[in-house]
Amino acid sequence: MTELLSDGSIDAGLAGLPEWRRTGDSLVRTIESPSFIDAIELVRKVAAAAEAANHHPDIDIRWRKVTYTLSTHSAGGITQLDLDLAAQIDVLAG
Ligand SMILES: C[C@H](O)[C@H](O)[C@H]1CNC2=NC(N)=NC(=O)C2=N1
Repeated sequence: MTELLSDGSIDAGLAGLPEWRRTGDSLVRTIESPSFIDAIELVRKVAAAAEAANHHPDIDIRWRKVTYTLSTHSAGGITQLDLDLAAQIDVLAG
């Protein structure tokens, strides 16, 4: 099973992910796209990446603002899987 990261490891990971913030046991980023359709297209790409990784974000869609919340539910907090998916979402968001 994937291990929970220490606070220090999470902070170190977040240093390379400036768009993300930690809220408790999750990593959170809100991405504003130019339009609702663009936002949904990004969600579609994130969904494909999440399926490939078998690691899935919580996704809150509000018109063209989408909030991605990452946590490893099976571990009860933040693991390397969340940092890796955050980095992938950053690449997809451009
Ligand atoms: C069986 C399968 O590996 C699990 O259900 C996966 C699927 N996606 C998941 N996604 C997230 N974010 N956390 C999990 O613990 C998780 N578990």
